Amino acid sequence: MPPRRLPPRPEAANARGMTAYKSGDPTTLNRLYGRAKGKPLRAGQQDLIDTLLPQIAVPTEGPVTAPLLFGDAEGAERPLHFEIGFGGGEHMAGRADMLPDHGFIGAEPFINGVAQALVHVSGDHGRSPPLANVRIHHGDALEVLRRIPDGALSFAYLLHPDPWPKARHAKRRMMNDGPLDLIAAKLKPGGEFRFGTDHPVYLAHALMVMRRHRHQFEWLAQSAQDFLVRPGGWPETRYEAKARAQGHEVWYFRYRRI
Ligand SMILES: C[S@@+](CC[C@H](N)C(=O)[O-])C[C@H]1O[C@@H](n2cnc3c(N)ncnc32)[C@H](O)[C@@H]1O
Repeated sequence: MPPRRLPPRPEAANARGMTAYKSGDPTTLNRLYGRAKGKPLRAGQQDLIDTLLPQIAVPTEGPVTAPLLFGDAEGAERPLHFEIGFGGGEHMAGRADMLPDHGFIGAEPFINGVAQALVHVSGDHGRSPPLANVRIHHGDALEVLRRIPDGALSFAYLLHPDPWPKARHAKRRMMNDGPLDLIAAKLKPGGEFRFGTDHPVYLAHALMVMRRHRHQFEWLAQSAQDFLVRPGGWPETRYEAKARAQGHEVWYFRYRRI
């Protein structure tokens, strides 16, 4: 019997087409990639997951608005911030501490990161007051982002997203057309999207993607210093610190929603 020929996988067909581009992005994938858990949680962290997380978790369904999350009166104008993949939550907690009248929503599927963020939210073991303006989703950021009303966000953050450096994994990168269209829809005009990376492959990819979204985002850089030096009001993340310790360059991008 002759060997059965299988139709080429779209990936293989693209590889033959001499381009790294493949259609699809995280909004089209029906699963999350990356680690969901790491080392066993310490007792104190598990305690925060059991007691604090249920109090500040984003509801699992329905619209995600400032009145529903923070109990604000309808019409109150609390600026909302959304962080995709907050890791250990250093940036989210730092920003929330700087801006106590603003509301912060962070999403992270890695339970150990959620536990670390809860330590910051609870006041870092009594070193500072607890943060009342943070809400957390343990899971996919895009699932929550879709439930935020259009034009409701003042800031969106994507800091050191998983690089997925191989071209065949490019569709797993958060910096892609689907997530960007979603971020653009949720930001109000004049709202800000901040992106940071230390990964050269991701940098080139991100610049290419952002060029396709010039109708939605204006790059706020005036000079090289603006993307080479961490801007004020941008707390360092764990990945950023790790990257710098390894001698990597880090690039910072601020885009204004048009
Ligand atoms: C390289 S880490 C960076 C973490 C943090 N932003 C920092 O700079 O330290 C990327 C993070 O994105 C998270 N992530 C991946 N896919 C995600 C998704 N769909 N929604 C939310 N977070 C996601 C991962 O779990 C991981 O913690």
